[in-house]
Amino acid sequence: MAERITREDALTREGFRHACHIMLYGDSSAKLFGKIPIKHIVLMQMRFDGLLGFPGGLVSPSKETLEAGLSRELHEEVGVAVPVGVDDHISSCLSQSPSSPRLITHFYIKKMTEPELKEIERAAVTTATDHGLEVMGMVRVPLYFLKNGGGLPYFLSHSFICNSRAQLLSALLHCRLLSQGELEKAVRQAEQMRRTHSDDPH
Ligand SMILES: O=c1[nH]cnc2c1ncn2[C@@H]1O[C@H](COP(=O)(O)OP(=O)(O)O)[C@@H](O)[C@H]1O
Repeated sequence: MAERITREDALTREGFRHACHIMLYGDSSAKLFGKIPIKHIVLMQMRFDGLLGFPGGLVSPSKETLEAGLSRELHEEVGVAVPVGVDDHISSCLSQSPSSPRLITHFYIKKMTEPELKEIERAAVTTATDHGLEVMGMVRVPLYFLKNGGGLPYFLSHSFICNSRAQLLSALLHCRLLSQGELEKAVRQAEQMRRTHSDDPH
């Protein structure tokens, strides 16, 4: 578990790098197969390294505010301006990831309308400078449960960068997109799948 600190504390720490990432989400009226309500759109991305993560990147607080840096990174990755403010800040954590030492991860959440999110998805493949390079594509997180672990449990059994999986789980709870019980079920089923797949011959 990454250690949580305040945004103010984070900005006084010396010798740390700062990464800012954001979950863009909104409500949806769409139905999968015409019957299963999608309910919410939650955007993540497939990164260049094959890991899932949120849009965003490294920011230098000595040169720009965290939010201005995040907006700049977002513009490169999703191709449109998405204004981010201090009010969108949710958490700051000292990363415990061995591959990212001395890193503070700042996390933001922003609610948007379905047409705004669809516009971001379109721009991410048309105008975004990072498309096909640092970012292989935006993906929606399936929040429903299908037979045999389909939907959210399968999604959670993929590999995620740094603490982005924990960021996703806490954001789904924070925004009340899923209940604590549904999240625990998804995590449990994802864990079972990982164990099953690790037995598969390669
Ligand atoms: O979605 C995320 N949540 C939390 N940390 C992340 C996420 N994506 C990347 N990171 C971490 O943030 C740092 C910067 O990564 P990223 O590749 O996004 O930025 P960059 O394009 O500025 O290098 C890396 O150390 C990475 O481990």
